[in-house]
Amino acid sequence: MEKIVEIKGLCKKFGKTEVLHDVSFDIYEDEIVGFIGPNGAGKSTTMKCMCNLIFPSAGTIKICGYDIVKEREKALAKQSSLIETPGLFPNLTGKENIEYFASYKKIPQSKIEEIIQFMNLGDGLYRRTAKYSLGMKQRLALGIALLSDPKLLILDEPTNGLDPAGVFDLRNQLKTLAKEKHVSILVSSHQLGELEKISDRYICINKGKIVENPKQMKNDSCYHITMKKTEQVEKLMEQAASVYSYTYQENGYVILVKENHKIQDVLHLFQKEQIEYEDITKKVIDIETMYSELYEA
Ligand SMILES: Nc1ncnc2c1ncn2[C@@H]1O[C@H](COP(=O)(O)OP(=O)(O)OP(=O)(O)O)[C@@H](O)[C@H]1O
Repeated sequence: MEKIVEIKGLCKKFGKTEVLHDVSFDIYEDEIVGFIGPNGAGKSTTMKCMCNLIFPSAGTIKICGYDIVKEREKALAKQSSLIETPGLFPNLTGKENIEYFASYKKIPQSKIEEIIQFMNLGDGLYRRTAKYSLGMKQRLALGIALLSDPKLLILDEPTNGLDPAGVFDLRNQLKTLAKEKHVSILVSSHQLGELEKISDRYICINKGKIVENPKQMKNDSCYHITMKKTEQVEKLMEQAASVYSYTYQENGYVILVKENHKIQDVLHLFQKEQIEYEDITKKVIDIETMYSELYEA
């Protein structure tokens, strides 16, 4: 899978205060990644560094292989963002706003038509944006962000202030973008339930540091295997390279594997050692439990 974002050793100081310490993570093609952390954890600062709105104090950020500092233009051409309140012209209609930004970026008419369809603003397209609801503004801003066909979309708390219908719309749009248009998305939000619905995976940050936790992995890396608790099995798990952690609950082992699909390695080990199990099921990781464990909320 193509690496869309590669961040290594990112540090950011404001004056003498370092607010990001050695942040490193990757984002791959087609992924929706939820960016989680309490207030002041460093989410917006990381995102602003990724958009070159502020400069890293140390470390590197690559977007589609281009360094955001050394190859700024090329890196920025691959991404779009909604970081703060959408900057729209209130006296222009939605369509005029889109056309303005499109002419500025020399976007072909066919792309404009495609984006208008995607935004689905209905008659609102011909109304001044001063009259728009927040949800409509958000849709238009998303459309504008998509004009340049980005490979990466960075969204800082995009559901803030949206009513439930606006949240559903945005959710569907983001899923379509990732799965059909192959846009990778990094999205921060305090609405954990919503993040859980759209994210393939989470990156967690606290006090400017990435919190290493196996539950940041994709949802399909956690399994429950119904079987007897034995020393032999536990010894095997200790030695198995694919196993991150295991616990015994509800008549079986809850196993976290290091990469997706690596559970096969564990099952092969069982087969080799002639260890029997009754059943295996995938466990969905509950984001609220994960958050409480990570941040002791
Ligand atoms: N321009 C700035 N000057 C000084 N300190 C700043 C600046 N911007 C952010 N900070 C500090 O950096 C830290 C991280 O802030 P940041 O906004 O990145 O957190 P966040 O995770 O996005 O929080 P929230 O969820 O509240 O939006 C905080 O301690 C904040 O006070």
